[in-house]
Amino acid sequence: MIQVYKTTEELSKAAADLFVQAAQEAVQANGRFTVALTGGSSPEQLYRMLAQPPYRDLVPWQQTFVFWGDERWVNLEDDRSNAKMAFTTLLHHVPVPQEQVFPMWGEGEPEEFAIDYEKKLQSHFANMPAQFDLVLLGMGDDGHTASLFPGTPVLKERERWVQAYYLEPQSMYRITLTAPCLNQARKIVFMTYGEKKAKALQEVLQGEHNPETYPAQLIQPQQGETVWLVDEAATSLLTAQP
Ligand SMILES: O=C1O[C@H](COP(=O)(O)O)[C@@H](O)[C@H](O)[C@H]1O
Repeated sequence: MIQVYKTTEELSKAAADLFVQAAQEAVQANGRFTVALTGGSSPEQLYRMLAQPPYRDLVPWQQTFVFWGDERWVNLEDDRSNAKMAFTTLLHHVPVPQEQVFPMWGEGEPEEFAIDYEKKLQSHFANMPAQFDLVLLGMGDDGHTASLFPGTPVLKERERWVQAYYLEPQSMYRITLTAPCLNQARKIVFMTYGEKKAKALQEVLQGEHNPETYPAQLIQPQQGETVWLVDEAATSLLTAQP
């Protein structure tokens, strides 16, 4: 499903509505809400909205469990940290219990951390389907999503839920949920806007199936639903306008 908005404010409001709806439905059905946050700049306005009324008061924060879809392996004070952005814009301003928030950062080597993060997820989902209620994702100009970058071996991962690897062009480690893990989600919401995303959006949605080059094509939830929240500029190269 593709929903097109004129402004990023309208797009972020739509994302906030979906966030509230997913949270309330999950808590009603299972007594808790498990979400994977996205990084980058696209969700910043959404996070600021969720931190304020009316949205802040509509989310059942006490029953919310926060994970991340991906992270740059930098400490939590570093401006490149996806978690830092989410804490400063959202998580420091809402009553989510600290022990229910799982940033992708810790002691030791990134590969070991990825194994531990996977164990945390396994224990969180023990005795129930390993399904996020909501996964928020962005998409880079190059078609990457989470830290699934074009041409990287992690794109071929079929077993592991979490992987760490060194991303040579950025000279840093990345940690990411893998496609098989993301694709278990009940709902996946992409937030993608701006002209710079137009080419990748066209390739991902209407191009040939080539996830090695456009990794966002790997996102195909097995049972869940994918919603693309986009603006008009991002849709400018789509041949059939949604
Ligand atoms: O590096 C990353 O980039 C993507 C896209 O970011 P955006 O600034 O274009 O929104 C993001 O989804 C991912 O979480 C992040 O690590």
